[in-house]
This record gives sequence, C-alpha cells and structure tokens, in this order.
Amino acid sequence: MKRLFLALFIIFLVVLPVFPGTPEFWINQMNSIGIASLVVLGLVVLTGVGGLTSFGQAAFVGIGAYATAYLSTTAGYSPWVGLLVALALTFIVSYILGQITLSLSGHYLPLSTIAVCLVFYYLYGNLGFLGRHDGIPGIPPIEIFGFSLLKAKHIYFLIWACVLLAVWFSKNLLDSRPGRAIRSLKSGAGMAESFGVHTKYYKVVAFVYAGVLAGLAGWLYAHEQRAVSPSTFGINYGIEYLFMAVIGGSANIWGAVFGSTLILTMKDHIQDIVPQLLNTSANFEMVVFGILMVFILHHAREGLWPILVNFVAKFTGSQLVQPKPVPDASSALPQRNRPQHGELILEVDNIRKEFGGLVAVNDISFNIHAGQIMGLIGPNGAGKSTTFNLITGVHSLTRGSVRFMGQEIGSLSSRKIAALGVGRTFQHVQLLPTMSVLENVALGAHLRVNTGIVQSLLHLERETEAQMLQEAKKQLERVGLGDYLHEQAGNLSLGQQRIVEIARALALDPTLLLLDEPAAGLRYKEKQELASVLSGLRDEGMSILLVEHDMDFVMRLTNHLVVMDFGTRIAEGTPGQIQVNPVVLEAYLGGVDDDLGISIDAKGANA
Ligand SMILES: Nc1ncnc2c1ncn2[C@@H]1O[C@H](COP(=O)(O)OP(=O)(O)OP(=O)(O)O)[C@@H](O)[C@H]1O
Repeated sequence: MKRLFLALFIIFLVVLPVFPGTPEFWINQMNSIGIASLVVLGLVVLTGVGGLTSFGQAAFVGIGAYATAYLSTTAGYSPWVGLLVALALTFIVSYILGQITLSLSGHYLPLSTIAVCLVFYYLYGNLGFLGRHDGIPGIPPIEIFGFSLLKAKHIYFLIWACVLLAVWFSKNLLDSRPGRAIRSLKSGAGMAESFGVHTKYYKVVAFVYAGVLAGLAGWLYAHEQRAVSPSTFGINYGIEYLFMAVIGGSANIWGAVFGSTLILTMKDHIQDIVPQLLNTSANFEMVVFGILMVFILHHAREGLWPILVNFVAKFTGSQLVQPKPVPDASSALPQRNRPQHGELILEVDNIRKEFGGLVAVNDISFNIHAGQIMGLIGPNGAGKSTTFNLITGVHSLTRGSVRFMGQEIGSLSSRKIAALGVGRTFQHVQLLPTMSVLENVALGAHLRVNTGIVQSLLHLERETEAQMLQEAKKQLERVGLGDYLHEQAGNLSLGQQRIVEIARALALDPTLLLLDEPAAGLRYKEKQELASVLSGLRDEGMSILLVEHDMDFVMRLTNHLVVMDFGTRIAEGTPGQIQVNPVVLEAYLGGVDDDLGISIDAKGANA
C-alpha cells in the first residue's frame, strides 16, 4: 500500500508540469516546496530524530546559494562546479560549527544556531564581493547535456529528483546502524554510549547531513531564482523551516515534504484571505499564521503526518506501515573468544565514590571469574547501582581500581569499556520506546560491525545490517521474546522491557554481563525463565554480576554474593553462608528494607 502511494505521488510529480492546464504559479510553488523539503528533510534527521534543535538552517541554504551565485557569475564557472563547491563548503562549515556547538546542551544549542544564522545573515549583507544587501543577480540557469533548465517547469524535475533522492538517502540512513545511533541521541545518549555509540560523532554526522542538504537546497534556489540576496537567508526563514519540520511531523521523513507543502500553501492562502476578511492591507497574515502554529503544536505534537497516515490507514482499511521481515544474512556476526572457565575476569579493588560529602561506595573489593554469577545485594541506597556505574565507566572513581581481563578500566569511558566486552542493563529501563524491539536490541550489536555513513546512505550495508538484525532476533528468541520482534519497545510490559535490555546486552557479545535488577516487575514464571536463561549463559562461560532485590531469585541463581550496606561491604560468601550471616540479617532486619528482610529471614529459616 505504501508503495502504491509512492508510485501515485511520483506519477503526480511527473504529470503536473506536462499537463497542459497547469498554471505556471503552481510549478513555481512546487519548486519552492521541493527546495524547502530538502532543508526540512535535514531538520527531520537533526531535530526530529536526533533531538538537536537548529534555527540556523537558512544560513546553510545561504552558503550553498552564495557559493554557486558567486562562482557562476563573477568567476564564470559552470553551475556544476558551483554545486561541488556549495556542497563542500556547507560540509566544512557545518562540520566546524557542529564540533563547536554540539557540545552545548539544553537551550544553549538552539541559541547558538540562532547566533550562527545571524552571523551569516550579516556577512551576506556586508561583504562587498557578495553584493552586500543587493545580493548577486544574473545567475545563469543550470544546463544538463546542453539543455538549459531556464524555465520553472524544467528545473522542477531536477528539484524533485533531488527531493526523492534525499528522501531515499534519509530513509536508508535512519534504517541503518548509524541511523539507530542517531535515533538514540534524543532520549538515550547515555545508554547508547554504554553500547559503544560515539554520540558526539553521530551528533556531528546529523548536523553535517542537515547542513549539506540545506546547501543543496541553496544551490537549487540560486539557479531557480537566478538571483540571491540576504533577506531569504535570515533567522525568520530558519524559524519557518523548523515550523515545517514540526508541523509536518518532525520525526517522519515524508513529514518533511508534507510540512513544507502545508506551510508554504497555507502562507500563500492566508496572505490572500486575511486582508479580504479583515478588509485591510495591513500585515495580519503573520499573526494568523502564528496563532495557527500554536494551535497545531498544542493539538498535534507529533505533527500532522502521523495523523494523516492513521486517517488514510483507517479509510483504506489497510496497515500502511508494515513490519519488514528480518533479512537473511549469509553469515553470523563474529564472536569474541570466550575465556577459560574459572579465569579471572573482573578485579574490583578498593573502589570508592564520593558524591560531595556522601560516600556512596566505600572501598569495595571483589573478583568475578568466568562462568560465575556474582550477586551484589544490599538494602536500598546501599551503593549497588553506583558500584555498577563505576565498573561501567558511567561514574568516575574517587579512588581504587577496576581491572577487566587484566586491563585497567577505571579511567576508561563507558564506550571503551563496552568495546572490551562489558554489557549491561539499567536499573531504570532505558529503551528507545518508539523503536521496534528488534532495532533496540540491534543497537546492542553496534560495535560488532563497522558500517560507514556513505555505505548506509546508499544502502550498501545490506549484509552487515542483516547480520545485526539476525543477531538481535537470535538474542530475543534466546530470552523468550521472539514473538515481539516488531512491536514498539514502549508497548511491552515493564518486565518484558527488562528482558529486552538483557537481549540488547547479549547482542554486544559480552564477556561480562552486569544486570541491574533484571527480575523487577517479572511474574513468577517469567522469573523462572529468566533464571534458566542466565544459568545457560553461565554454563557457556559468561560471567554475570547481578544486582537484585528478589532474594529467592538471587539465592537460587548466584554462586557468590557480596552484601553492601551504606556503601560498605558487610559480607561476602556463598548464598548459603550469606543467608545465615548475622551481620547481613541485622542489616536487612534493621528496618531499612522490610521486604528483603522477610525474604532473607524466610530463606534463612528454611535453610
Ligand atoms: N549521582 C548521584 N549524586 C549524588 N548522590 C548519589 C548519586 N547516585 C547515587 N547517589 C547516592 O548514593 C547512594 C547509593 O545509591 P545507589 O543508587 O548506588 O544505591 P542502591 O544500592 O543501588 O539502591 P537501590 O537498591 O535503591 O537502587 C544513595 O544515597 C544515593 O542517594
């Protein structure tokens, strides 16, 4: 069904300019929509998907437009040279600006993009060789094999060919390994780092991608209008592009085209209708336009494209977005060598973490060997999760050392620790809720292939992509969630989401697995299934460090336990020893955590 709509849209695009009755105005309008769509497609990737708000895209449109305008007029070069320079310049400028601005967080990033837009606007208006506020007129039309794209209906085909190509690129990018990394930036950057995703790099990638698409739009704009001046690259245009992305549906590729169409058409009509309605020639259309924006933003936060898709799906009685089958791969992903059973895997030596005056982890030491499940237990606030975060590089050590397979990792970033083979889950589930379960787990295998951006844009990474998805499927089947591959992760129960996290950690092919309260929220049968998965992993030689409050689960599963209270290790031993340890019983029965106290007590009584 989706393909049918795409085919109809392409037929419409082809027929429109050749249809004898089509007014010239429509073609011009479609050209403007196409050019804006290119800018907005970049914004969809950058802002809608990546969560990095930019008001400054008009500056990059200006760079592309001025580059080709200057080269093809003053310097007399072909517009095609102008294209190469426009793309190269926007690439370089956006790369440099991305490196500088993307380390800013919160509202500082949007503010800095506004500043960038203003800087370029005043540069265009003040540099003599760019014609100052008059701009550059007399830009030649683009020629293809001697055929001049002078008329609006001729450049129309080039513009829309670029839009369709950019849609294809954007779709390929977002459906790939780099795309999953970009999709994690908005709400899961910390989690993604724990799976080896270099989030800063992918922020720059998204920024440069959006910049280059805007540069391409600028090149087309210059040769369509045949003149450029600073007024069309000001901050008001930057804001308008962002509106188009948000109104269309900022996280939807086709929302970019829809949003551009809607805003440009609406703007035009409002400009005609409002003066007639209010019987005035004053500029009220922007007021009406602004109010409409607020209304739409208020009632359709995800934009209008998803609403339209749902409506069409209901109307036609079909599912427009159907899950794609997991592609076959010719081989599985390579696996790292497993350590010998009993080999020393993790040495935690006197680690300490102070948060101001609070000692959250007080000189804790323990070792984990291959094929061992170690439990880290203790009442609430004992310092278990902080210990996890120290081992995985999320927090820096105040002092002490952590060695993994003989290598000091105490000062490494979580990304580098993940690369060595440490997989983890989180106390508070950190999945990407709108992404499918399969893709969430595929993110765990991020480090196991090395697909580049260009490969992904051109969809030349079919084999590695298939390998990653097959791996994700395998791990999901292993943990018993094979029936939920295409479900949105946010639709699963909390317990199932915890299991998805385990599958994602397994997709990293870890040597050491750190599980933070994996049984929380699971029903009895699910806990039993999880316990059997974990013992299976142990039998395969995996080492597991487990933080868990369910004592029954912990006592049955673990080989060894470390008990913490107020940041300090109060006991260590086998489950049998811990259950009868008076210090441990005192810590639990002291009223800090009644549930655990009763559980340990009961277990102890049974023993
Ligand atoms: N980022 C932080 N800044 C300041 N204090 C923190 C931070 N993280 C944890 N703490 C404090 O450190 C102590 C240990 O917290 P931690 O989350 O490690 O305990 P826990 O044993 O995992 O508890 P729970 O079982 O409830 O998850 C608590 O007092 C907590 O408030």
